[in-house]
Amino acid sequence: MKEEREHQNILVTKDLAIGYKQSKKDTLCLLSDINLTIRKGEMVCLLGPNGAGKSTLMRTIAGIQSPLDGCTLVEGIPIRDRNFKEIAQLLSIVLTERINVGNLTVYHIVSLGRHPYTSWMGKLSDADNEKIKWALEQVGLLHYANHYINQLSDGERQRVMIAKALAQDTPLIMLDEPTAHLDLPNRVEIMRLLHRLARETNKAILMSTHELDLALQAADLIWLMARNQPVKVGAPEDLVLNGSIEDTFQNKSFNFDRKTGNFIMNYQKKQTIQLLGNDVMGFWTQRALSREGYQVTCEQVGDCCVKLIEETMKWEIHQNGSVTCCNSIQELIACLKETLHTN
Ligand SMILES: Nc1ncnc2c1ncn2[C@@H]1O[C@H](COP(=O)(O)OP(=O)(O)OP(=O)(O)O)[C@@H](O)[C@H]1O
Repeated sequence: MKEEREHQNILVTKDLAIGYKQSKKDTLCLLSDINLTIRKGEMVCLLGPNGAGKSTLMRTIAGIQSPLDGCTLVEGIPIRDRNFKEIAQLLSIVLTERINVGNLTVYHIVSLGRHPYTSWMGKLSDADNEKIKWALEQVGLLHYANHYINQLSDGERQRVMIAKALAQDTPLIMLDEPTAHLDLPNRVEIMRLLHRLARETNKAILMSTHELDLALQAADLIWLMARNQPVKVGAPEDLVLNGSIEDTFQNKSFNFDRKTGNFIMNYQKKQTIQLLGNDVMGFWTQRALSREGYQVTCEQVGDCCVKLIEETMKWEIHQNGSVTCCNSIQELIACLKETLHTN
């Protein structure tokens, strides 16, 4: 069983140490004894706060930066001492930078992925052209093949770069913050695309990202990095349940909500107020009240209470036998300020 699982390994880091040689005597070792694996068809998200060492780890795995110790193997082949062409047949990299090559067509850019396989003249064979079309089809951009890259949106450009990596046909695809410049729908789309590609192509996908919420939903495994601590590895849900996510991103300005996987801002509370009603309307009302500095409870406190009327989507403030009806959360907050004389 163990042998079978090892057979599935695409990426293995073996006693890897990462960091920077600053002078002959001086070395900054960010982390050592890194032993990590990614198996066929797995999508792994590398998460961690700024400065944890994510880029350094990604660069070292990809052979762009030398390890201080140890090595990385892709399909059992050590990256160290391989030439550019050999590495390009083992792993492809999609970088964060916005692509600005206006006079190249989408097809041309994706065809660059075939360079590790073509002769020095770069002539594409029929099989290369088939691979390029397949890659474009996978990312849903075949119909844009003859468009210039500057005619595309940021989300589409990112999909072009993923197609280039697919055309390169490597067992491992690495992406450095692939959703960095995208709006929410495109961020979700790219994550869904990468997850599907890992499953359907059986490739291993490793991406560094700051998108905690999306990573928690889409990744098969999370590698969680924090400065001077061993990388924590696990299914997203395990890392939430065992408190690792919370510990890594601990901050006094916000709390990690294990129930929803979201961060919730901490506001200074000045008053406690009773809120009657739950569900969606209750959730958003509680968020607004919390932002205004109210500690919300379902217990009776004082003589004031907010009651939700879900059928009509109205809010009632009950105080000392009188009722004030509000038509929106904005109105509710204004009325509460007047009623309770808070600012
Ligand atoms: N060329 C370098 N020489 C020396 N130290 C470096 C060099 N590049 C980065 N570092 C240091 O290594 C540490 C990790 O940096 P790295 O860029 O890998 O972190 P990161 O997790 O990718 O951060 P971010 O999320 O901000 O991109 C930082 O303290 C950084 O200052």
